[in-house]
Amino acid sequence: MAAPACVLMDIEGTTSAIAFVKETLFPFAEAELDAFLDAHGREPEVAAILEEVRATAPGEEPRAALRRWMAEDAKVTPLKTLQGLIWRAGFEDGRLKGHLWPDVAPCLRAWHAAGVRLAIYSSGSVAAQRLLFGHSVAGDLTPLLSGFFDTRVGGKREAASYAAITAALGLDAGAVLFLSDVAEELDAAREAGLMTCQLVRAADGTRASGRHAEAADFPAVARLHGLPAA
Ligand SMILES: CSCCC(=O)C(=O)COP(=O)(O)O
Ligand SMILES: [Mg+2]
Repeated sequence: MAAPACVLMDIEGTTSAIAFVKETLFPFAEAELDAFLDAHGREPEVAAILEEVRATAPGEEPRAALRRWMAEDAKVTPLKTLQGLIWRAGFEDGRLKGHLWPDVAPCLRAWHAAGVRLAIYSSGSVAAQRLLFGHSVAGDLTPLLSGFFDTRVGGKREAASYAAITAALGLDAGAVLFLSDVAEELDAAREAGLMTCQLVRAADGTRASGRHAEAADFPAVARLHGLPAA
């Protein structure tokens, strides 16, 4: 198997702890929701998001719909966009720091130095992705990343999303390795022709699906897929 020209990465459960997303990021956005909307609800960017909420949940009061989606961990695009805007202040003033598993940054640096392109595909908005990697526990890693994709390209369990991403990257699907903890996302990526590897991180309690190559961390991904060691 040829080494990938590009590694496309999920965030939650892959580069970063599930607990960081669920116990730090999501509660932060929930706690700040009312204050943020009171302060910014009439600004065009936020007003457009609230319109998208109304269109997605007709007949439901927008704040109620947002709170319901938060409780359901629904990967609904207007919620994810709004969460990114709310997190911005927290990342910029230091209340939030993007968690990365300790094995991640050294591998990203080694792979980037070897000419492998690195990109992110997460349900978190592109703006939120840039914040997490720009204010990460390992420093600003955004210079290593040459592509950011969120649910505006399509759902993570749909093959068409991966086809759109590889087209946007200008690469053959077979040259791209997708890393995720979620088997259904990997199934969709494989259907689109990408190489796949499931991150089965013990600390996240991920269960192996048996349907994809499996790695406990990024050095194991490197060994399996012919990428440079950190
Ligand atoms: C700053 S990224 C936040 C991640 C997030 O909001 C989320 O829903 C997790 O989605 P993923 O696709 O990375 O599993
Ligand atoms: Mg994930």
